Amino acid sequence: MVEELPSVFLVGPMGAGKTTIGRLLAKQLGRSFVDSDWYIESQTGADIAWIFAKEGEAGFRERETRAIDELTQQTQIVLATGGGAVMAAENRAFLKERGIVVYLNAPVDVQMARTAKDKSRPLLQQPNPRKILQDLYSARDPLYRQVAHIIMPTGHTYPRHMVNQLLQKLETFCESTSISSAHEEDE
Ligand SMILES: Nc1ncnc2c1ncn2[C@@H]1O[C@H](COP(=O)(O)OP(=O)(O)O)[C@@H](O)[C@H]1O
Ligand SMILES: O=C(O)C1=C[C@@H](OP(=O)(O)O)[C@@H](O)[C@H](O)C1
Ligand SMILES: [Mg+2]
Repeated sequence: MVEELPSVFLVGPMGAGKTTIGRLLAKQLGRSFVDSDWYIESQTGADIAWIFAKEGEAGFRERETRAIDELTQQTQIVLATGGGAVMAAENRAFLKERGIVVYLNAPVDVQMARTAKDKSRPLLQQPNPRKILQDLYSARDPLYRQVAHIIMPTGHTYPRHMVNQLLQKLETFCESTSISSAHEEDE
């Protein structure tokens, strides 16, 4: 049913729901789901917090670029990237040229609420995570837009509804670019 739909790559800020939506979308499409953070952790044998602590953000970004290069070469997957993956021009090129890039966009208040209790994001383990999220959003929003083929607000929509909306957007996008749509053979 989805043979000709290219890989789908999710980008966007921490808490936008890339990991959550990506997993559900992959299930709906009957595809493999890969999260670049999980992949980096499995390749390293350590979690993201450990990598930041021992190798600094620069060490993590090197690992991330290797992961994005490798994973974007896989066909027919759904990939959730980490929020900072778009910062490197190299990564943006890998994403934009090798699949359909979806920007999951969420307001900072929503990002805050969704990330507050989770200690696994080293960049937010600071006295003022809201300010960090705001600054990152200002710096990265233009980059997410630059790399995206599709933009989706995720603020107040349940994950399952999000996935249905996204499937429709993917179908429309594929039609407009003459790629076979996700549901074509079902109809
Ligand atoms: N559309 C949504 N509505 C409500 N909660 C969500 C939604 N998307 C994600 N979440 C929740 O927000 C948190 C962060 O989601 P996650 O998928 O890890 O985001 P990301 O990978 O973009 O950082 C998780 O607890 C998840 O259950
Ligand atoms: O925004 C960022 O720079 C980061 C986002 C995280 O992924 P999520 O966006 O999935 O939380 C993870 O890659 C790391 O903590 C750095
Ligand atoms: Mg994630």
